[in-house]
Amino acid sequence: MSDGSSSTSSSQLVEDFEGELDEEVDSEEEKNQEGRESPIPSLSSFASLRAVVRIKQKYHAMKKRRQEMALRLGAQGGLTGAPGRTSPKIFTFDGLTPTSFSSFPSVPQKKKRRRKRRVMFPNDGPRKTVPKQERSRATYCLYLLFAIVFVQVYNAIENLDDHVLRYDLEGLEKTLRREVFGQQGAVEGLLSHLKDYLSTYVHNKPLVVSVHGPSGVGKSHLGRLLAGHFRSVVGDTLVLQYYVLHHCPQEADAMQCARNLSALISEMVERAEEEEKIPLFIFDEAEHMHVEILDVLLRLVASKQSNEYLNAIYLFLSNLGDAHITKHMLQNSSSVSMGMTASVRHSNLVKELTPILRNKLEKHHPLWTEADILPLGLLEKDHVMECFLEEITREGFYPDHSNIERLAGEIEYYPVVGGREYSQTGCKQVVAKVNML
Ligand SMILES: Nc1ncnc2c1ncn2[C@@H]1O[C@H](COP(=O)(O)OP(=O)(O)OP(=O)(O)O)[C@@H](O)[C@H]1O
Repeated sequence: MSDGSSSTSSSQLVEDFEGELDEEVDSEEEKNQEGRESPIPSLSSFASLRAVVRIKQKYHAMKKRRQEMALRLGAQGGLTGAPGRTSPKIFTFDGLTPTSFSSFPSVPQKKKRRRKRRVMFPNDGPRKTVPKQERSRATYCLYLLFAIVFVQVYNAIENLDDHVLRYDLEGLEKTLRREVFGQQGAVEGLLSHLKDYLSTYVHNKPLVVSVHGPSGVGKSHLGRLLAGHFRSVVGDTLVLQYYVLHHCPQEADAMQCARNLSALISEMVERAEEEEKIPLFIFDEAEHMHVEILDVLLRLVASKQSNEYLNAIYLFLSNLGDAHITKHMLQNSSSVSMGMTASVRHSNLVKELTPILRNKLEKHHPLWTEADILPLGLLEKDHVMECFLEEITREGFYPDHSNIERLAGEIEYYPVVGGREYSQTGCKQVVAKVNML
């Protein structure tokens, strides 16, 4: 019985040892692997050396224990003279309690090695790296395409800027703001139409603007300033100022006048096309224009003409609808509108008056269906004083304020509404009054 138990314990001892040894080796192997990843190779090699020494020491201790055990067993067997052989012991589960299982020495299990996700490369030789993915040629082509598109767009913007610069709209704006009094909203409206039109090369229709307002508020003055500016940027030959009472005073000649006008416009747009410029046609006193002339103009601006006819600016100046403008201003000038800026007041004027004016104008002639309508408002006493100052200075008189006030007082005004005093004749009489000084 004792023999069997001693042999069992000896083999168990060996198994224990092997188990421990395996564990030790495993743990040391893991340490070594960690050490290999470490950036300091000297430390890892020192650790593995220590592990080898420890294993060796352990192995010697176990070997010694085994020898001692064998000696002890030999001494017990030596008394009987032969190695003790016993009948094989039959194992049953009788008498075993659950607690007795726990007293069993735990069977050494091989520790499962945790697999590292990272790929380990051998220490010797150069460290291998993940091969770089090559970029496809399509990516480079795409970048090239982006660059080309960017350059094209940039060039187009630059060209458009050049195009707008050629007409010096900034200079025109300065002139109009300096020389036209009390019509800031209308000036902004006109400039915005010009900027929109001139900032593109390709047009599907010409720009047609129709300026309306009571007598003396600056319609002809605006036309003259615009004509002067365009003459300086596109040349004298590409600007036409047409005064019907001067160019075609007899109604009987209306047909011939219409033909002549059509021929003149065709010639000018062709020349403008050759010179890559946009011509300007100004028609003053448009309320006096004969139907034949209006028909010809409608054909030129509305029908699908060839390209040269689409690149042109038409400006009509008239007092058509002036009664509506005067009535609207006198009825809607209140203390509320005092705080509004000129452009806000004008945009309200345009919003409210455009449908009324368009209705009236389209009845006059269908030409106005093609036009953008721009009303000019009544001038106030302050604006009339500015007109006097301007005219007196131009004539070389000393600009005496009390004199200017006296002259402005001689003009007729509508009854004051909402704190505003509107002139009945605008600045129309200014020139005549200064001439009498
Ligand atoms: N808003 C204004 N700013 C500066 N000057 C003006 C203005 N309005 C009129 N004038 C001056 O008054 C003169 C007459 O004005 P203009 O001929 O432009 O009036 P109009 O609106 O064309 O009138 P009409 O319909 O009777 O021809 C101009 O020569 C100009 O000197």
